[in-house]
Amino acid sequence: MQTTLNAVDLPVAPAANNAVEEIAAVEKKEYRDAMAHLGSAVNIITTDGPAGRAGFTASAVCSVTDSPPTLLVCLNRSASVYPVFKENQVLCVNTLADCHESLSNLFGGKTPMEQRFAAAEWARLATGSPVLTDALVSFDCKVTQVTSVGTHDILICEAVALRRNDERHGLVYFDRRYHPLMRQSAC
Ligand SMILES: NC(=O)C1=CN([C@@H]2O[C@H](COP(=O)(O)OP(=O)(O)OC[C@H]3O[C@@H](n4cnc5c(N)ncnc54)[C@H](O)[C@@H]3O)[C@@H](O)[C@H]2O)C=CC1
Ligand SMILES: Cc1cc2nc3c(=O)[nH]c(=O)nc-3n(C[C@H](O)[C@H](O)[C@H](O)COP(=O)(O)O)c2cc1C
Repeated sequence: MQTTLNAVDLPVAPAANNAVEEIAAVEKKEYRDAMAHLGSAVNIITTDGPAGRAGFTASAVCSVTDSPPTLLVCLNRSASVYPVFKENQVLCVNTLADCHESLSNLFGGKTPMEQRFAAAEWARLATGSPVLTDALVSFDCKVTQVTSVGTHDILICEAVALRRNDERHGLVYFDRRYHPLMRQSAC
């Protein structure tokens, strides 16, 4: 026999509340040390529009749904680029290849914006956001929703154009270092 539990009938145990408090008490350093164990792709997020051109390095990027084709990008509201992204409402997610380690550092540091863009070649697709010509893949997007969580804004982005490079190797950020990620060679 199948039993259906109604949420309103469940008792609220004090132990459950304590458990939630324990999870919330994880220290920032402990959390970051743990997150350093998660390997992720590295991306340069770019924009251009009424507020000007800007770009930053991001590992907090994730696919959300393919209908409509949507991904998310987490941006720290204290970043120098934040007001530019907020106003332009378009962006391009350029996923980096194995040769892009120094470019990633350039867009992740305190380098002036012109110096960041001078270090690579850029094209444009639909939105006008800079597309890194030798990126592994570029997702040209319009920002459709923004949600603030803690220090960051989650930018929900709908892809309106794509560009892929099927030959290049990938780049992974893991344990606070970059690692090349090789394609399996056809043999
Ligand atoms: N989501 C973010 O905002 C990220 C920011 N960064 C920044 O890049 C620099 C270098 O990073 P790491 O060498 O990996 O050293 P780290 O010790 O600052 O970060 C370790 C890991 O914690 C996470 N993390 C770091 N800062 C975060 C933040 N403000 N909000 C949410 N998650 C965060 C990331 O997964 C990162 O790989 C740092 O200044 C870091 O704050 C790096 C990765 C992600
Ligand atoms: C590997 C790496 C990944 C990063 N990922 C993110 C991210 O997902 N979100 C974010 O807001 N900042 C991230 N950052 C930090 C930004 O790139 C950095 O704050 C940004 O370039 C703004 O710097 P600025 O304020 O000096 O311009 C990352 C940095 C590095 C090196």
